[in-house]
Amino acid sequence: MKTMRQKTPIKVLPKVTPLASRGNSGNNLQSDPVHVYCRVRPLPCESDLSCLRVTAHNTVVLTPPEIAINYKITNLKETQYIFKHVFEASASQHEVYSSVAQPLVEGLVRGRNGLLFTYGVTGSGKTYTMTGDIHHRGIMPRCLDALFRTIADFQAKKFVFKPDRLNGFDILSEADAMLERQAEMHSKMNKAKRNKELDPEIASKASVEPSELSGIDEDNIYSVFITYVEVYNNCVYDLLEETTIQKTLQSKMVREDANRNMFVHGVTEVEVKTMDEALEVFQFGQKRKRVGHTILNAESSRSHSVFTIRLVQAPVDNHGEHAVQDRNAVTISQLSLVDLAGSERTSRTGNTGQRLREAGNINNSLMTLRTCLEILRENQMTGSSKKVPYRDSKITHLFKNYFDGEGQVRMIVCVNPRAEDYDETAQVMKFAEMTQDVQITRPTPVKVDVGLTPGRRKANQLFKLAMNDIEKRHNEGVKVDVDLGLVYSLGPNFPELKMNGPEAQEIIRELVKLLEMRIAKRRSLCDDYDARQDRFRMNLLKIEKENVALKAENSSIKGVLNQSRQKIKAMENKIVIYESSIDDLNRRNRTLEERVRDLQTQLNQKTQMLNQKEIEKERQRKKFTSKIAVESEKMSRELEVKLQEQKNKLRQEMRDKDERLRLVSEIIKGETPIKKVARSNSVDELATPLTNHVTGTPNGALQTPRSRRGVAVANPRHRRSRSTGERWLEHRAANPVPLGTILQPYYTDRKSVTKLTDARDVTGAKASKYCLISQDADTEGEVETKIFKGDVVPTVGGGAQVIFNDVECLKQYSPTRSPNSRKRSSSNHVTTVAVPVASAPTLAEIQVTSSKRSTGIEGVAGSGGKKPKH
Ligand SMILES: Nc1ncnc2c1ncn2[C@@H]1O[C@H](COP(=O)(O)OP(=O)(O)OP(=O)(O)O)[C@@H](O)[C@H]1O
Repeated sequence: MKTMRQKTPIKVLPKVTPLASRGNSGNNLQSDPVHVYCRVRPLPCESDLSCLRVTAHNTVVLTPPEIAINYKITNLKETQYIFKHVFEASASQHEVYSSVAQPLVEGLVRGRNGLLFTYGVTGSGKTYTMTGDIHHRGIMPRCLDALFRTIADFQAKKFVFKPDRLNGFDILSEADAMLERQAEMHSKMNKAKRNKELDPEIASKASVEPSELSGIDEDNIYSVFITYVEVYNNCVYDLLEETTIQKTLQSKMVREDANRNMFVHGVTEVEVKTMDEALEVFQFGQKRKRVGHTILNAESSRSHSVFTIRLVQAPVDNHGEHAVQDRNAVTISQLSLVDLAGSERTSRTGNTGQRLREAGNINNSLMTLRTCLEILRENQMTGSSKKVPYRDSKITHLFKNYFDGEGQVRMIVCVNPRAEDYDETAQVMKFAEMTQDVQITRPTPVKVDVGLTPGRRKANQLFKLAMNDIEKRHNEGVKVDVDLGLVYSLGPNFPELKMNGPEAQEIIRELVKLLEMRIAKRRSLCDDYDARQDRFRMNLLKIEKENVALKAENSSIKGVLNQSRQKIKAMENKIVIYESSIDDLNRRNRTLEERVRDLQTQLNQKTQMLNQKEIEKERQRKKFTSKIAVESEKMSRELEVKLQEQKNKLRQEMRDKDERLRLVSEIIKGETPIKKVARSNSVDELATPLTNHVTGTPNGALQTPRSRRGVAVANPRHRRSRSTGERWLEHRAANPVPLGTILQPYYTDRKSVTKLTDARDVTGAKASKYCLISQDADTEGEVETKIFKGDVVPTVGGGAQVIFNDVECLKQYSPTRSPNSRKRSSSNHVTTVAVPVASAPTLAEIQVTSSKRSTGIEGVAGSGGKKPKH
């Protein structure tokens, strides 16, 4: 995975120099790389996401956003680009101008060519940087302002220079210039028309911060000419051509002049004397420019515009007043300011039709520029001589002389940091980075030396001033005694000499006098000259000494400088290392942060789930608690009612029995015969309710359980075992009260336990039936044996539960015994009563688990389960 590029690799140039490859014989010429600057514009909206950050004064880092194509295709993380300088969003127009363009204008004044172009995605601020707006003026107006401020005092009078059609200039004499001036009157008419179309604000807002340039030659005469062309759909249009706007402009040809410089043939060159004039001309051309509307930029440039400032300079003559009338003495330099159209991905702009074709053309020309620079670089680096396809596009054709000839080339890459622009911005950055490797020959200063004394113009001006002053004072009647010092002149001219007359002697005498005066003058001049020479020599010696001292100082300063440079280099290396480790740490930090975020999310989800479960559990618990409360309330009410019924019934029975017993005792005592008769019946009567209770027969006859033959007796509570292998778990007291009963339980396969201490007693015995045998004394003191019967049902948790579904009750008593003297007898009548479970006595220790008519003991295997309690 490619992560972070540490530094733009420094390309090692091979021995073959670019100059050699171009066939230049002067191998002492030096070259410089194209200076590439990066300008980051502010985000269009505060809410926009940024994909770029400036990490140092010359470094930007591009981070692919998730929407970027690159993000999906590769795992590319961040890319670092290093430029000559990076201007942050807060950088002012002045900063950009003074770092990038001012050196080019200084070069222009010194006679060097320069090219500055802005390159970038549409809407990235190219036009803003190059032209600016009224309040934030861009590079072009600032260049003009600086130029005019610098050459203000040295400008030529109108029409001293006249552009020819071959990219050169003619120098006009004063007389010719006069004729030209007359012709100008005519063209002014057109110009006035042109000015009407201009924005009146332009001139008034024209001034910028004063800045004068160095490098001006005061013995030169200067003149500024402007051309403004547009390259649109691979055609070159002259924006300053004098046509009506409706009339279509004709495409111009790009040609090469005698000095191998490219130029637009027949282009209109307008001489401008002031900054305001220059801006007016620019505005005029600007109105004709094809500015189309696209989605991405409301005022998008649909063409490349080339604004060229040509500076023509010629030396002044010996009198320091007029230009030397020699074409060869003229120096021409030019600065081209190029605002390239924005590169754009058509899918994103949503352009169709004409706009789409335009975009295709724009992209083609930019691609050609790219290809040219790539091949140029390859040629320079490898020494190959591949043909650079400058001619494939008009814009590269126009630039040819900069890249292939001599000049200073600078590029400003404009960047919009918006995440949406990432893919295009990455392409632009790559191209810009590659451009930095292209070498351009350093221009040799073109200085035409005409062998005239330096400073003559100033001397002339001073002399004129002095003469004017003297004349003025003389006119005012002031006696002016001017001491002009020693004038290096041998005196007035020789007088007219005619030696053929009688005055010849007189003339000879005068001549001798004059000659003697001249000899004396010559002697004094020679003395003065010698004295001056000595003084000059002394001064020269002094200067030489100073020079030697300065040289020594200079070399020591250079040594210090070298040391400082080395230190700076070492520091820079360290900075690079630190930066890379910081990036590394940042990356790791981000990864860890992501992990923490993931874990936090998981934790939150789990906590949420737990909370939900807790709530659910609480809900269930409440539901069951209320259900249990309702059920137990209901059951206790039912039990109470039944108990009450039972008690009432028993009381009634007791009362009946007492009554019968009273009757029996009266019969025994022989009180009445009726009562005797009644005696036999009374025994029956006495027995009847009991028998009825036992057998349920309605006839009231005293019957033993064996006489049930006549009546179909069925026990509804008896259920046949579902399997023959029914196994009982008998749970009984350790020492049961012996009963001596005849009726015996008939379960054969059983296991008896006296205590249920572990759930395994239920689950491990493999019993399917369970019975709990309890013995108690009833209200009459008789032993009552109750067998609570139930099914053992295995539970889901691996335990078992007992569902009680039957109670058997065994009671023994004698029917003839008075209730008060009843004794338990094993031979007495035995009755088995089936009692519905609901009426069975409550077992406090039995956990009620089932509904309605079932009572259960729940046993769960394992330590976590509930143990049945008994
Ligand atoms: N550095 C900046 N500061 C403030 N505003 C800027 C800056 N750069 C650009 N802008 C604004 O962004 C908008 C688009 O800029 P501009 O027209 O210069 O883009 P462009 O690159 O020339 O586009 P195109 O290639 O489509 O012509 C303009 O409104 C401009 O004022």
